[in-house]
Amino acid sequence: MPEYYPVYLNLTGKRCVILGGGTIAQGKLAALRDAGADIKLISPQCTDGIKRAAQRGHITLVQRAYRPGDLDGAFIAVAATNVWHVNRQIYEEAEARGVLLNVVDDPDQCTFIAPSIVRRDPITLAISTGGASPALARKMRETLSEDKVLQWAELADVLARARKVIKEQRTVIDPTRWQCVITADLLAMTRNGKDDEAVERVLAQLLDADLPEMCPDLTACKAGGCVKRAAQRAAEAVS
Ligand SMILES: C[C@@]1(CC(=O)O)C2=NC(=C\c3[nH]c(c(CCC(=O)O)c3CC(=O)O)Cc3[nH]c(c(CC(=O)O)c3CCC(=O)O)/C=C3\N/C(=C\2)[C@@H](CCC(=O)O)[C@]3(C)CC(=O)O)/[C@H]1CCC(=O)O
Ligand SMILES: NC(=O)c1ccc[n+]([C@@H]2O[C@H](COP(=O)([O-])OP(=O)(O)OC[C@H]3O[C@@H](n4cnc5c(N)ncnc54)[C@H](O)[C@@H]3O)[C@@H](O)[C@H]2O)c1
Repeated sequence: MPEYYPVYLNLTGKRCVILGGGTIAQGKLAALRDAGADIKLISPQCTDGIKRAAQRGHITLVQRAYRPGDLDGAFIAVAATNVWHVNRQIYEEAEARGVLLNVVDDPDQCTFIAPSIVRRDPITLAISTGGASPALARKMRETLSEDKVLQWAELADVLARARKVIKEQRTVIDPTRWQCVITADLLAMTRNGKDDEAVERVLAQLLDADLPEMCPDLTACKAGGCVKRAAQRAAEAVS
């Protein structure tokens, strides 16, 4: 099994060609559409869901079999036909053109494989078993979708706002300091609708190490021995 390199691709407006129109193609299409890809789907037959997407103008549908040359202009492609030798031809064209390709039933012919996805905007968790067991990837998605860890996503907006100010000021913050400010108390503030106050608090704590709740020196933290953060984690684990 290869050692995969996980990435988040920006597919906005990028040409994506899907070959095949069954339920598997429909699933891949949904994820690629969510990512804003410009989708062309080529298949003699297709599901009602795919036909509806075409009628609504969400994708370009070409109702015929794959022909060499169909990957012309593609940034990314999915081979989801149920015919092995057709998927093989698509693989060869993708290799020749340098197009990123997912062959749904053949990991060896994939330049990328699709992960199981948990979304709590703007956070995306992508889970892969490296192809060992897609069923296990789904199990972990279903488990993680209900996990408390996702609550931290509610802090993304506050932290992004504080980060913007820091970036504009061109101030350098020790990366470890960010970990000191992301606390359950801060989360409670945003939950109570006090986002502005939360941003102010983050900025104060990042910029002023003399505050009583802040460690004046991060050396111990870097060594992995910050007592305050260990206590915080323990409190979060029971809450
Ligand atoms: C994550 C997910 C995303 C998505 O599809 O977009 C995905 N498969 C999902 C589900 C799923 N797929 C299959 C089952 C039946 C149970 C089982 O086999 O385990 C289930 C479970 C179910 O449906 O509940 C059958 C299957 N899958 C592959 C093969 C071929 C082979 O392994 O050789 C076969 C046999 C086909 C046959 O019967 O011939 C191959 C791949 N499937 C992958 C992704 C890539 C590796 C991901 C990884 O583990 O890292 C990879 C390598 C390529 C790719 O397709 O990208 C999606 C989760 C949806 C969710 O989250 O609910
Ligand atoms: N990766 C996965 O998660 C996963 C899971 C289950 C199945 N699979 C595999 O994925 C493949 C597709 O599954 P499905 O359930 O969608 O199959 P399906 O039989 O419902 O659909 C196959 C589609 O391919 C189209 N097709 C056939 N020849 C074509 C050609 N020459 N050019 C373009 N399109 C062509 C058909 O018209 C049809 O729309 C199967 O081989 C299956 O074993 C993969």
